[in-house]
Amino acid sequence: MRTVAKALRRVSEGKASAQMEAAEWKRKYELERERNLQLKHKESVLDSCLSASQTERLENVKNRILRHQSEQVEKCCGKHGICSHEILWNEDTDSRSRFAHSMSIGKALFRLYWGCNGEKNGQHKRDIVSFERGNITTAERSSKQIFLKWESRPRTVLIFTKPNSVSVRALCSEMVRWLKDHRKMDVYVEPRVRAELLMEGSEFSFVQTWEHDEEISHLHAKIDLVVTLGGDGTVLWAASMFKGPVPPVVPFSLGSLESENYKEYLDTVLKGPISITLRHRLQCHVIRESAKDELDTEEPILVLNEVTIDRGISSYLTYLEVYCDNSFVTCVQGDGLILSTTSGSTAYSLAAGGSMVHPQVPGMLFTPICPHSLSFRPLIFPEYVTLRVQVPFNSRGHAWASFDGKDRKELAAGDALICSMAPWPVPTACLVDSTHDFLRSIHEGLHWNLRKSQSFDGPRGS
Ligand SMILES: NC(=O)c1ccc[n+]([C@@H]2O[C@H](COP(=O)([O-])OP(=O)(O)OC[C@H]3O[C@@H](n4cnc5c(N)ncnc54)[C@H](O)[C@@H]3O)[C@@H](O)[C@H]2O)c1
Ligand SMILES: Nc1ncnc2c1ncn2[C@@H]1O[C@H](COP(=O)(O)OP(=O)(O)OP(=O)(O)O)[C@@H](O)[C@H]1O
Repeated sequence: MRTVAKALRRVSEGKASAQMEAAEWKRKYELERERNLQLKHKESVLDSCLSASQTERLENVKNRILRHQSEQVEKCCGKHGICSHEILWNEDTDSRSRFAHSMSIGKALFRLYWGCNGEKNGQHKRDIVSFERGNITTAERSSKQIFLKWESRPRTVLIFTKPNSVSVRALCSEMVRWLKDHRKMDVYVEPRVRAELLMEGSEFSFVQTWEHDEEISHLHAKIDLVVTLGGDGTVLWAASMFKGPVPPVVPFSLGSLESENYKEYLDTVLKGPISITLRHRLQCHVIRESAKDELDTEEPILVLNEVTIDRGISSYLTYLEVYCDNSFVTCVQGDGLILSTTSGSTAYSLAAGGSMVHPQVPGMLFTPICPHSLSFRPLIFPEYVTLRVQVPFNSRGHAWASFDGKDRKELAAGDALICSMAPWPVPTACLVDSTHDFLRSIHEGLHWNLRKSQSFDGPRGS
């Protein structure tokens, strides 16, 4: 966008160099158009491998998912909720004056749109772009630091703990007691943890839990705050408990400064306002070829890190076709493919050669695993696209999908996995702010760019 703005500004100033630049852009556009036409042709050839009814069914399911998502977004975020996607006002509110303005500066009018899931119309309309005299300026940016301010006192906390860890167990019982006695909070834990606490003493009988799995789906309605005691895996576990909206999550990793000073840190969080990172999740649907109609689709699965489609125990190459919205992306021939969130960019995707991306950047990483091709580089798609990974009928073997490293599902020939951005992100409390925490995690967790400093003595540049 900035490049286009720059080019437009230069044209209006009548610079010859801009004319050359415009000619270059035009040439690139023609090339791109030619390439798209070729891809379309390839896509239609590939599409002919699918029966017309199957393609139609996949499209129906995709549309149903998108419809459901926008309904849910409205329900969960309200009109001006933080998860709402902001879009530019779509209606021509003052077309005459804009037309007059365009005549006076001799430029063609155009508008830019932000839409929910790529749609041009949406509920949440807000001007975030203005167009004045050929300059494009954004009034707001989507990736600002977000703060959480409590409107009323948080009263209910749910604690998740990593299993089989003595130090986690000790910290958990201490924290539970402190939250109850000193902060008068209602404390929930998982049934396993409650049983462990009761083994320590009956004074923990105030701790609440749930008996049936169905109750988990109502947790978000009564929990104000989630605390995790463990590593990244415990945060993934906690997030997986919430199939819809997620309360703010405060992660504690054992041995860290914040876990040693947990009282001060929790007090800061309970008082607010605090910086949070809004971690996007992906919503994955497995569509079976054998499903008789679109109602047979399986429950969607939400992932905080990634969904992986790989060869499982098969020794054959995976063969997958990938589509982005209605465009053919590529065929994956290799060990598999990772569709990752930006939060997950420092996990499996990183190990497969994907880039590390700040978790507040909205996007979907597309990272092949050991592709048998010299030119297959990872990609990052914008947040609003829907990706479809299809096991073609001529694939030699089945593929396996796994979600945040768990819950493997077999994908047979003809099955597909549809993946889009989920409307319910995971808000995690920051120690300082999103950027500071991200940099700290890659420095301390991954030792990013750690290198011995070069000694001062030795050859010098002139
Ligand atoms: N080759 C690999 O690097 C590889 C292979 C399989 C799975 N994984 C990752 O493991 C995750 C599951 O984690 P788990 O704890 O349940 O399994 P686990 O106990 O096997 O731990 C995997 C490791 O990945 C780290 N990790 C997880 N999410 C991370 C993130 N967002 N950023 C940085 N590091 C992260 C964890 O801290 C842990 O050290 C999967 O979502 C996947 O990303 C990585
Ligand atoms: N409450 C829970 N119930 C069941 N399994 C859990 C729970 N919390 C975490 N796990 C699982 O335990 C494993 C280890 O968790 P976690 O990553 O938090 O531990 P860790 O050893 O501290 O990891 P790290 O490498 O990040 O330091 C993960 O596979 C995770 O899914």
